[in-house]
Amino acid sequence: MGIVLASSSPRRMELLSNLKIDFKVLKSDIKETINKGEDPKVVATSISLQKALDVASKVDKDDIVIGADTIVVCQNEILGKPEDEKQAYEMLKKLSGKYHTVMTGISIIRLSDNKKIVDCVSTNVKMKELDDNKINRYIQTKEPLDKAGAYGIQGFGALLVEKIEGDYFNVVGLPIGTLDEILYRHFDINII
Ligand SMILES: Cc1cn([C@H]2C[C@H](O)[C@@H](COP(=O)(O)OP(=O)(O)OP(=O)(O)O)O2)c(=O)[nH]c1=O
Repeated sequence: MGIVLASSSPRRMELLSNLKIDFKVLKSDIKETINKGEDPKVVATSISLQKALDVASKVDKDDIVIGADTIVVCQNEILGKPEDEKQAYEMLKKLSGKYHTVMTGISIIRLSDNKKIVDCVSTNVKMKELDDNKINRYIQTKEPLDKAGAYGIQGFGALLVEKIEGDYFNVVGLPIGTLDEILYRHFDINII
């Protein structure tokens, strides 16, 4: 039995590596589409499940596959990863001075008995007021482009955040506390 992380996100790999778990990485090739008006929780969980299912079709029959998807929700609008600097600017302008919710859907599939557990973790984040100068300087760091909501709390993005309520690691892309609980409760795996 091996653990497979269905992700190309360097942050997710780093968070799992910190726990000294033995795991392989295989990225999924699914196309992430977010339609207007969809329930954010359904979006995050279903994309995480699609990623896990896609990778599950390519690995050993006794592996456990973990998929995750992170989105930002601000005033009922779902923000994924910005496509360019203009979109990054618009997202950061929208987040400025407000609370938003970072949601990570997480799906775990055990192939031997086809057991699937799907969950979603939310963290509330309050952004500082960001003026155009700060937003543009932040975009020049290139940090926003591969991240939901156009910021990374683990980098320079930390300087944009006023406070957070909930799991920090969930914002970075993998709620490791919840993952540990699921692995223990549903798959009899102890990380520590
Ligand atoms: C809000 C926030 C998001 N992010 C990242 C986490 C995710 O990698 C990314 C959201 O995109 P995702 O689509 O969840 O993940 P990904 O495309 O990076 O990787 P994969 O689909 O292969 O698993 O945003 C941060 O790193 N820091 C933050 O503070």
